[in-house]
Amino acid sequence: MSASVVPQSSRSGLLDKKFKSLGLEYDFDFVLHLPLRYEDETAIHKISQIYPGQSVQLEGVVTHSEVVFKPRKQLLATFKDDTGQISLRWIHFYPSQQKMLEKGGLVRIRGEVRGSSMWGFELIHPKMSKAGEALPKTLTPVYPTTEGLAQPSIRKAVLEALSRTVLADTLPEAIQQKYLLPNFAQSIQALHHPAVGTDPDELTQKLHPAWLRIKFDELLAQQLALAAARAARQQKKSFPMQIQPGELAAGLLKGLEFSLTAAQQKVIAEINHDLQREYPMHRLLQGDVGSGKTIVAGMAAATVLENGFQVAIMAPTEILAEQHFIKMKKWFEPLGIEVAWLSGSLRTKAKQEATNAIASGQAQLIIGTQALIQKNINFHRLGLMIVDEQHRFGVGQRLSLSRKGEHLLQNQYMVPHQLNMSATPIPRSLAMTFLADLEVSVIDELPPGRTPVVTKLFSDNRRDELLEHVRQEVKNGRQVYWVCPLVEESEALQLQTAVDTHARLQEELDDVRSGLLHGRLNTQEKANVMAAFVQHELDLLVATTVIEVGVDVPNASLMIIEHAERFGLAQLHQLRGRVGRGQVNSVCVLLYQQPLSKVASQRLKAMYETTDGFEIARRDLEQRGPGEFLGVRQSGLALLRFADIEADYQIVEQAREAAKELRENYPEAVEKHLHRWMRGKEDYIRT
Ligand SMILES: Nc1ncnc2c1ncn2[C@@H]1O[C@H](COP(=O)(O)OP(=O)(O)OP(=O)(O)O)[C@@H](O)[C@H]1O
Repeated sequence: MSASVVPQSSRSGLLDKKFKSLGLEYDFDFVLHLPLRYEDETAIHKISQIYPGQSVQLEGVVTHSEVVFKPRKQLLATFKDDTGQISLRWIHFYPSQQKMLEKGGLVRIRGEVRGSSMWGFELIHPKMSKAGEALPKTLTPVYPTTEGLAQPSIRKAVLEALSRTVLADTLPEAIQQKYLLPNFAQSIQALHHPAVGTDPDELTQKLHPAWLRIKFDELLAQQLALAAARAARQQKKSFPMQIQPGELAAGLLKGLEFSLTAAQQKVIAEINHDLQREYPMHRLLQGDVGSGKTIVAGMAAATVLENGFQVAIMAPTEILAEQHFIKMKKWFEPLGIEVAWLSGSLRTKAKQEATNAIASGQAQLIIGTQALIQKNINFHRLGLMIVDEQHRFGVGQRLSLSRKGEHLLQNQYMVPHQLNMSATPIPRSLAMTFLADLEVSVIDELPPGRTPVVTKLFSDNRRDELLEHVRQEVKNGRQVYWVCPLVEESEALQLQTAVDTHARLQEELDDVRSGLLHGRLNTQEKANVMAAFVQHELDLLVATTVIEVGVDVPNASLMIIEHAERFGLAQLHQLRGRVGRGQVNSVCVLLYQQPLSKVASQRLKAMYETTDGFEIARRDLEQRGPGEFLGVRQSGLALLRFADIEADYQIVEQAREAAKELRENYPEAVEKHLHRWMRGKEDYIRT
């Protein structure tokens, strides 16, 4: 074992616990625990030159000190050097401090200057030591910490770790030179203990060349780990599919009332290309709301079905899964394919029947919720798994998904192909970093004839005006969604709000046929309401966010979102995407309540300004950061600590290029680098 993987045992248990809560366990964790900012204790300032807000270190004589009791108990002192005088004040103090402040005492003090030159400067709760001690030669680091863990303890632990760790460079000279990278050990030292004269702003804003090296190394490790995951996947075996003769796909196309867009054809070709290979496809299909991903999934399914394999489609909610089921059934049953449904809420008998049909191979195309990946479900011959909105599934589910359908064929484990679909467009910076192990297809064109949804912002005192709009729309034979406010604190309250909203709207719009859809209805009730809306037996659908994804009713032309300020950007975009799916002009009204927080008003502004999912995703990423965005927080996928994928875009590009070079020419360097940066985290990389 190298020194960097030996846990430290010399510290007290309590201290170790505190360190652990900061993620600090091994020496190398401490080495990479980099300062937030620095204090300059290398020089002594002169009182005549200080200014408010400055962190200063002064040396001089105490001229007066006393404890006063009004307006409250405090210790006051005056202190001077050979250029001026300043006041000192403590509200909490110890006898030892009082003692140091005896008149005539020579002291060194450090703190932030308050007050003004007119009324006199003051230091509140300054730190104090004896005058004349040697000054440090480097800036003093201030580390991220946690309650009860003082800076000196962290500084000491970091210093000890640094002294025990050999910071050998993982990167070959040639790579360091090509990308003009400073040496790793020097960069680490420069960040922990920057030399006098280093610009502290350059350090804290992470612009110093030493930061460049750390960020580069971090991004490189991410690229290498994802490339390794991709390579490992390519070692696995899957079933190569024949694309020809493609009769099923042709039959499917023939039955459609539209023809495919060029973008849809392009991604179908990309998928077909993958399906023909002997290793499993792992492709992410992304397209903005309403871009027509479902038929692309259908075409992929057709190919695999024609090859005699089963296809499963899994969605995170029953409503979404059911929508897929209805569509797939309509498309595939006339072509002689057995389409089956599986969800947790099926009655025991129906579930058993579905389970048997899946195991025997009688069910060919199976659509369902996470029930599909439960232990007792055994596929006969699963060739393709299509996962909708994959980021909504938890880690455990994703893991069992990747194991599902693996089976032995000629002494070798075969892994089904996988197609993930996402209606959240993924900004390029994210695709290049966190998702670099996936192949990505983008439907970058909407079906023809769509007019962009017009978004209107209404303060909620204009509700009456809005009701008139609803009546008008319904009179014109159109349908309307009314999304109830999100109540995050309590599901019960959320439910109540939905029921109340519906009751109130029923009263206000008594000539409008309305229905209510929320998560607490049982499957059958949900399906009934949804079917009634699809068949235009209802004009108005009052709903919670259960309709967020997948609901496709092209005749709906007005969407109202109450308390829009409570929703996230991606969520608003998805909800808005439920209208504007046909030829009719559509409107989305965002009802909001004053006062708006800054973030909320930014979100509403973004919604007003653009309907482009990529632009919205970019702004969402800016607001929420990659962890929230990808839903990877729960998965533990090592998030970047130092690099910012948007701001450090150039470093990302370089790290990608360097990763390729390293993998081709310097395999030992790859190993060393991954060991240093990803120790123990490799498992988090998706399989
Ligand atoms: N090429 C096309 N031409 C015309 N209409 C199309 C085309 N492709 C799909 N559609 C229609 O567009 C609507 C949206 O398609 P689909 O439901 O597949 O979107 P989606 O990408 O899954 O969107 P979301 O993620 O918002 O649910 C559907 O009514 C579908 O029938």
